[in-house]
Amino acid sequence: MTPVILRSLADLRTVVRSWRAGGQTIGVVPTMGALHAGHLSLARAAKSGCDRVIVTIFVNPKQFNNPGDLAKYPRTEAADAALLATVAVDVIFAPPPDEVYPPGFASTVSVSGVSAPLEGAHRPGHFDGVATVVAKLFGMTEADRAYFGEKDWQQLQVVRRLVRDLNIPIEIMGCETVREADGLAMSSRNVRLSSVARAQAPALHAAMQCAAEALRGGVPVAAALQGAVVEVLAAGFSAVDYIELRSAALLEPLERLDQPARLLAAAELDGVRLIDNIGV
Ligand SMILES: Nc1ncnc2c1ncn2[C@@H]1O[C@H](COP(=O)(O)OP(=O)(O)OP(=O)(O)O)[C@@H](O)[C@H]1O
Ligand SMILES: CC(C)(CO)[C@@H](O)C(=O)[O-]
Ligand code: BAL
Repeated sequence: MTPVILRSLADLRTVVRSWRAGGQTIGVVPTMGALHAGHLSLARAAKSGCDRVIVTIFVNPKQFNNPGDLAKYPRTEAADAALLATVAVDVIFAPPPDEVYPPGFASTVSVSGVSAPLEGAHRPGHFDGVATVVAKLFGMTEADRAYFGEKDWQQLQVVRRLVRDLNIPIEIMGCETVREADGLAMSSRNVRLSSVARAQAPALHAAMQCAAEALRGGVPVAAALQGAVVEVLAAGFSAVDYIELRSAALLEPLERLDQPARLLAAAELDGVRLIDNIGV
């Protein structure tokens, strides 16, 4: 059955309060729509962990530092609803911008530290926008658990810090990155790649795997990372924003592999910015 689509907070509250009165647990999957198998894996995890599932679809203007990127962000609500029906999601909450940010809206949630490097450095204001909307979505949905993809590893760490710091009573569940058969991390932005660029795109993940192997084999960090940058540029990417080895939770720079680590990358191909990360 197609999930019911709610657009107002008042309607959402009515449904949520009736579920809570019946003692049902609620899972939320925050998304910006243009759904793919990665999002569906989060919805499935939510279905198996909670009595009721809300998927939110909201292209949050506050997290886009680049207006062109916001304008070009794919919007496919009818197809999204059909996909979510296959997972038996209960409600899609797809509010208009005014419902989330009514006139006079004046608050910003800012998580320092873990928000600063990597995506934070390359997309100024991005994580303030994410933290603000995520805090609002948690308050609006009153969910017990929220499901986020590891594909956005830094975002997952920012959200974990946010709920700890603000005592938000919600459990954050991280779900593994879903990949295409050739290794490319699924992402809504992949549809903007030309067919030539789509064929080049898996080189990012391949270079990261090579670098991870090299690191595990004792190659010095700087050499392994530089090798990955060279491979990615040789594959046709126009720029590498970063390929870095960081501590897994705090995302501090690592000069040696002496603790749980994450290799994180962002690079531009065919005017599309791709990100990825793997454990090392
Ligand atoms: N390939 C994936 N595997 C697992 N989770 C994913 C994947 N892609 C996105 N997600 C998760 O889905 C949630 C919503 O993400 P979002 O709507 O931004 O999709 P996206 O595909 O990441 O789009 P974008 O092009 O903005 O990167 C986030 O928690 C994100 O980490
Ligand atoms: C978590 C999120 C839905 C907040 O807008 C977004 O950053 C995303 O899609 O990952
Ligand atoms: N998936 C992260 C949301 C963004 O790129 O804005």
